[in-house]
Amino acid sequence: MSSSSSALQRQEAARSLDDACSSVGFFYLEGHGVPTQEIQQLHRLAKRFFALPESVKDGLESTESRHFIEESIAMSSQPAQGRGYQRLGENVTLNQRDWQEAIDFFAPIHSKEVNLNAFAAEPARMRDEEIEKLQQFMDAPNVWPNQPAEFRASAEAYFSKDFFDHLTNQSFWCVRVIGYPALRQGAVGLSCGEHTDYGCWTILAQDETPDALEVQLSGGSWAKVPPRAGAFVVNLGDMLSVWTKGRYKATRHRVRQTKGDFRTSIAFFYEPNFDAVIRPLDVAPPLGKPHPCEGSTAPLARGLAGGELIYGEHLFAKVSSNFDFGA
Ligand SMILES: O=C(O)CCC(=O)C(=O)O
Ligand SMILES: [Fe+2]
Repeated sequence: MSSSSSALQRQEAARSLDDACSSVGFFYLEGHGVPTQEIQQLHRLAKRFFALPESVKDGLESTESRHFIEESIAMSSQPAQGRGYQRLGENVTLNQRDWQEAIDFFAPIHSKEVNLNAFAAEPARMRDEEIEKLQQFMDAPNVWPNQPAEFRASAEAYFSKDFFDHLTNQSFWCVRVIGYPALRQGAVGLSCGEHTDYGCWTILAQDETPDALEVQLSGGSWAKVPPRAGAFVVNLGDMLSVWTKGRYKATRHRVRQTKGDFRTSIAFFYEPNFDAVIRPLDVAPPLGKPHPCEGSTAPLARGLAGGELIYGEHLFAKVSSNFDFGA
């Protein structure tokens, strides 16, 4: 597709996109205009960052964040902020530690800019203390590595203004730069446990490590999503599934890194606004049968059952479960 594509070509492209979204919920995106060298440069810098000593990487966490993580592990409490460096094994999916480390950046939107009152609206959704935690989660600043020195400039050029901003309005996007050492033999848990993504869609840059990312097919079996040079992998999130009454699939996926030395991936999670009220679109045809995905959070279950939710509630519930051993 280009600006000179014919109406027929556009229709064809729209049809195949619709097909991908309603069958697997995953597709490759090529010809996107992001220079391959910039993607590769960020993978290189991420590998250099993750190779730094633990003590240097830990410097990227605020004390508050470390305290919070310790507290959540001990008490399964809620995240006060989800930004900054996350150590190997600290992320949890389905009660298992994920064998990955990461740095998370969220959209720099202040809680004053969103309608927090909506979170307390009738029927009562959240208590004042919960809303206060939500506010802290939103307002915490991003933290950037000092080493490698070019990291911040390179990452900002990659994921902010130049490439995606015009698509996002007040999107509460998140970028997660992830490092995966190979899984040890007999390890319990995966590199990233089975999950669906949270929001609209995810634009993922894999490095060249083979056979790591897997997507679940409708029969329950798992298919590899091989890296393709210069292409992004796009997969849909829970909110797109709610909007379309399940016609578009937020597909379960997972990572098992067994073939490479150290894999990096860079995920851009394009999400609705923090205070966006999400409800099935009137134009979406009725599904006529139970929704295929399980609602992994109470707000999501409400949306999938045809009700409404606020994106921030769902995000917060899912992020909380990423520190939860179900204790
Ligand atoms: O690293 C990958 O290939 C995927 C990671 C992922 O699914 C996630 O962080 O949500
Ligand atoms: Fe994911």
